[in-house]
Amino acid sequence: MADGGILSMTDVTFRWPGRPGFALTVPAFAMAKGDAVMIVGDSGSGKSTLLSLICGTLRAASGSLHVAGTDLGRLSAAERDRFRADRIGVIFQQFNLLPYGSVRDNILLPLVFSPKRRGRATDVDAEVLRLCTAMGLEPEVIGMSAGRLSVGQQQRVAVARALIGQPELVVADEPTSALDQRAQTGFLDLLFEQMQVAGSSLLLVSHDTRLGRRFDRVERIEEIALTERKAA
Ligand SMILES: Nc1ncnc2c1ncn2[C@@H]1O[C@H](COP(=O)(O)OP(=O)(O)OP(=O)(O)O)[C@@H](O)[C@H]1O
Repeated sequence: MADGGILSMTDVTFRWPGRPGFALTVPAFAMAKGDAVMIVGDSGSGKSTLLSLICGTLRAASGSLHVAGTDLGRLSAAERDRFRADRIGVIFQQFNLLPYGSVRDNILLPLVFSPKRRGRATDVDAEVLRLCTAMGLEPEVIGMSAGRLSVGQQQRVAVARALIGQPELVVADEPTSALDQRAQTGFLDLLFEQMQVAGSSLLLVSHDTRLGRRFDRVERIEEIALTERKAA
């Protein structure tokens, strides 16, 4: 990628297989390293689809999509999985924690898939404790099953899991949707602090424009992507 940014998309197109009614085209979208960008837009407007393309869980039909200098279009599905494990921390809308796994095991999961991230966390237990403490979780929860935690606690575990091993990019899909406004503010404070510590860039999707003031940029999905939505 010419400018050394974390993300660059040019003329990217995508269509869900067997769903002729929805198509997404991104003429040009880029993020510099260290940027925190928020994407807002209505339900069904394609925000999660865009994040899945950036994470490499979906493959663009055409165009150029680079993350941290790597052209995802040149990678096989297995190579994209490895790339995501190494370079991207993902915070899912429903957190996707393993309910019977301990908080520790959930946080360490990305390191199992990525020796590169494992190598950055020299003392993994110290790093789990640091991240939990930084995210406002009591040390006692580290050995508990994730399924026994409150929604707010699970959300904090999901952030710790995304940040362990310092991925260059963190992608978050509606991570605050289950919280009330006061809890959202506290959660974002902690998330931003830890983004700084890890030196990661953040791309976060939300419905809630009120969260936008702490981001470098807030973009409406309609300004980034042309979507075609017809009843299929
Ligand atoms: N797995 C899938 N298979 C087929 N179509 C899908 C799939 N996932 C999403 N879509 C369709 O793609 C379009 C965009 O959905 P997407 O989830 O990207 O929107 P969104 O903006 O993230 O919505 P929300 O804010 O409700 O999460 C919708 O028409 C949706 O029905």
